[in-house]
Amino acid sequence: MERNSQPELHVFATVEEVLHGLADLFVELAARATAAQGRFSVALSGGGSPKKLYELLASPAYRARVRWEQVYFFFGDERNVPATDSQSNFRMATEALLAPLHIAPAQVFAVNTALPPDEAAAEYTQTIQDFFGEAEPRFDLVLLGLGDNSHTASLFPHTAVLHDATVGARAVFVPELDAHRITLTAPLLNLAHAVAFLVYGADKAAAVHHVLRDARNVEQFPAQLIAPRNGELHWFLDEAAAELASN
Ligand SMILES: O=C1O[C@H](COP(=O)(O)O)[C@@H](O)[C@H](O)[C@H]1O
Repeated sequence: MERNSQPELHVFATVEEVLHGLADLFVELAARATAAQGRFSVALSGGGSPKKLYELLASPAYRARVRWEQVYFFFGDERNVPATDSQSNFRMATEALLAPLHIAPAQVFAVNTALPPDEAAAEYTQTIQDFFGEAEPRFDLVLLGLGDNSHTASLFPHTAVLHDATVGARAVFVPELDAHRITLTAPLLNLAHAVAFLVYGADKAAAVHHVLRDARNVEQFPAQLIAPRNGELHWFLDEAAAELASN
């Protein structure tokens, strides 16, 4: 049963508890999707925070609880670097999750960063369309993080992609990084059956407050764009990150 996009806040005292809470949701959603349709599609987040989640999912405590051969992995965003680069979201996910679980290459859909960013984004849009075929491209789960500037995926403040109505992937130049990224657009992310943010640490408290409590201002707080049209919206937070969210 799907719920609407009213955010459901899951606040835990410790980061360990946050990770277990989200890993348990992953298990539940994977079981639901594989039972209903024989596969589970997930868009992974990047950066630093999700590494611990991926390591937990690959640990003995969780690896037997998911039918990994029925899980298909995509990336919510990617840095415009080679797949071997230490900044690559694909590399991080491979090292923490995909390689330890021996996920077959056919189950992993990475952004081809060997291409120029616009071409990589166009190709990734096509890859996603091909995976879903005639159906709407609705991921079963989108995992997201939150930057301390309120960006999510690579939807950065004051970038044109924030107003992109396309359902697909887009190349974006991020002035504050002086770099290109490839990101799924908000309309595509919002088609998901479930979206879950993973945010922890006191350095994220102000951003969490802005996104959840401030008046809508997506130019400044892009994560406010995330509101699944017909799906669940979860925020997994530790107390430090959630500290200002009740105000
Ligand atoms: O650059 C990125 O940042 C956000 C947040 O990352 P974190 O390390 O601060 O948790 C992440 O969600 C995104 O996927 C990533 O590419």
